[in-house]
Amino acid sequence: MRIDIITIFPDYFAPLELSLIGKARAAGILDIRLHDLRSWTHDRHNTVDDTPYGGGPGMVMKPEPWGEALDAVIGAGRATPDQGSSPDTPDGTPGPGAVPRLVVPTPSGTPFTQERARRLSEEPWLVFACGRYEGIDSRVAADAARRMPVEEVSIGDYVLAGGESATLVIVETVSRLLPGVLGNAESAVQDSFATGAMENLLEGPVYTKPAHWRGLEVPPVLLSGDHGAVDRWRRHEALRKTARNRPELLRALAEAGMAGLDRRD
Ligand SMILES: Nc1cc(-c2ccc3ccn(Cc4ccccc4)c3c2)n[nH]1
Repeated sequence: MRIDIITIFPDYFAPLELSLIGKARAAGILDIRLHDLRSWTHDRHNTVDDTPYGGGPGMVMKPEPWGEALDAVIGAGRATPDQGSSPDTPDGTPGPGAVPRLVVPTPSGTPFTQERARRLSEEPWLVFACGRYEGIDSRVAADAARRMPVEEVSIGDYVLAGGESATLVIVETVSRLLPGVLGNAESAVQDSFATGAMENLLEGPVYTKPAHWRGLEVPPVLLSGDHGAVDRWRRHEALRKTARNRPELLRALAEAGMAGLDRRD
């Protein structure tokens, strides 16, 4: 997967050099490219913002730098002499003439969920537009939508100072679903909200050695070697956790018959 990130704070993405994502980049599983939006400004002050039409507080990001940046990045997705030819698609990276999905984090976007992460993880090429100030001139997304799919995404009902943190969250959530990013031991299948053994319930408690620590014991069932009993215990704990922390989720799962509440074991 290729990921392009356009931002006025490229250094914000230093964490993408680390850990699993850093390793995946080194292994060629992820091709993450950072672009400073100010590279597409032409005035002495590299201006990217201006006052909002209609008045109101704060500033809005100007459309021109974004338009030029997206033209340059998307156009560069195709085979061009100075960029080298884009690899073909057999390994899931964009081929010549490929068109990315543009992801625009915003408080007014549609909710980002694990299911949406799974869907995005199947895309060969994502471009993230990280806004700042009070947001990006709305014509930027409208113009981009003429030539590529555009998704406005909210990672939660709270207001960040810009799109960078949201982009880090989305990139991390999507990247860990890519084959080869997580080792076998950390399979993403058992995640909360992932379909699979926990049936979209929250994760229950987890334990590791030592069995006794500061007078606190590991639940004996986990040391029993009885895998059926362990599975039953884990499902019960997942149901308890979901009922306590996300009762609305449990009701929805029960109505959808997905919480396995009707199971007899
Ligand atoms: N889920 C989520 C996303 C964001 C987000 C994303 C991009 C931007 C760009 C500027 N801001 C600040 C801001 C925007 C609109 C109104 C007031 C402030 C952003 C916030 N906050 N919360």
